[in-house]
Amino acid sequence: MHTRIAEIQSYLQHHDFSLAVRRILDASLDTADGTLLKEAIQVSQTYRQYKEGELPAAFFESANSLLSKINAVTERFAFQPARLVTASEIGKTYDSGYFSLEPISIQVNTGDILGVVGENGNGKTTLLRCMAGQLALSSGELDFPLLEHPDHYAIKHHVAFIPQRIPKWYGLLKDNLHFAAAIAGVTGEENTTMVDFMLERLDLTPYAHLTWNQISSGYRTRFEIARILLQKPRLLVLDEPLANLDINAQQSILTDLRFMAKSVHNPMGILLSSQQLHEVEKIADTVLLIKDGTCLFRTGEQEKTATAFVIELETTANRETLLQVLDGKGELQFNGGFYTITSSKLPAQEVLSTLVTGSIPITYFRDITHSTKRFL
Ligand SMILES: Nc1ncnc2c1ncn2[C@@H]1O[C@H](COP(=O)(O)OP(=O)(O)OP(=O)(O)O)[C@@H](O)[C@H]1O
Repeated sequence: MHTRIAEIQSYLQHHDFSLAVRRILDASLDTADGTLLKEAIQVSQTYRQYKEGELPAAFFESANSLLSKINAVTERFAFQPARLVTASEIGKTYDSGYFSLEPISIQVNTGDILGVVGENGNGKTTLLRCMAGQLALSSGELDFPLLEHPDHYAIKHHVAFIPQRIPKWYGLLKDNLHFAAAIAGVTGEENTTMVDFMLERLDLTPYAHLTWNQISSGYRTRFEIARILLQKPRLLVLDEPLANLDINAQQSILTDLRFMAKSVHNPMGILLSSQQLHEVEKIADTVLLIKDGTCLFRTGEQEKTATAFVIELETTANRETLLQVLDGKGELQFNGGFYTITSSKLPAQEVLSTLVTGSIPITYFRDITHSTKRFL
């Protein structure tokens, strides 16, 4: 059994149905077989119908039967990363002269997710728009090795940029998706199947016949992702995609992006900006922290040189009790919401066991030693 299929079966066995169904849709897409794709859409529709109640035996039968068929074509699942974009020392100074993005070098391969984090106004959007070829660079070079003729037209065609504010569309959501697929050359029955697939994949089916005014901003973001994916971009650039989503949707969209990037059908590089550091750090291969237009920290590099362990803690215990329990093993800071413990002596687990042994009530604990969070 192919590991990917075994993983999906395990999700089913452990009742992680939503995840299993999304993975079944992805796996069926990678077979490039329209019949399997339609079966996967059916499985997803059945799941949605029974979501709140007990799933019927027929759901498990069709899901498992489909997984066996997908497993039989496993050789098509070999994902091969390729160099997609190389940015060499790219920089941008706006004409107003008030803000400069300092030269920065970035490499994105297909399958990679690169997260750009930082506080408001520090240059995340500027960097993303430079990478998407939307802004004229003041310095440096962008190279798209995968594109034969990386001219303006090719970059516009292969690089998709999803802005923070989704532009308004007219008509029904579903019709717009059919149109987007048709523009990408997907016609006839394939157009219908691909739109049904995207509606299921992005959880949009119940909203298919609604208009812009009738759906929430979170679902507009999902619509825009579906629309863009139908155009099969090589590089997907998302500016603050999590801003309009609730916490559960944030988690599932990020996990989905992780899988979509490594799709065999349409492998992509993904670049996204966000204020949600921890969520992005969970799924991104590399995270860049941008401050005042400069890359202050890049995961995987400086983190190796971290000399102290840093922990974030939320507790009802007061500072005096904490200091007593820590007994000089860590420095304590309070920002009004939570404490930060910096210790050159104790790694996170030992700080945790010291706190537990000292009967400190803990409502939140996170090791941020390797997180961009410690720089904010
Ligand atoms: N077209 C422009 N012309 C002049 N200055 C600009 C332009 N676009 C952005 N800026 C300035 O560049 C700086 C960085 O903005 P940018 O939108 O890149 O930051 P950001 O980190 O994405 O912020 P946010 O999280 O608020 O979206 C800001 O000071 C902004 O005012």
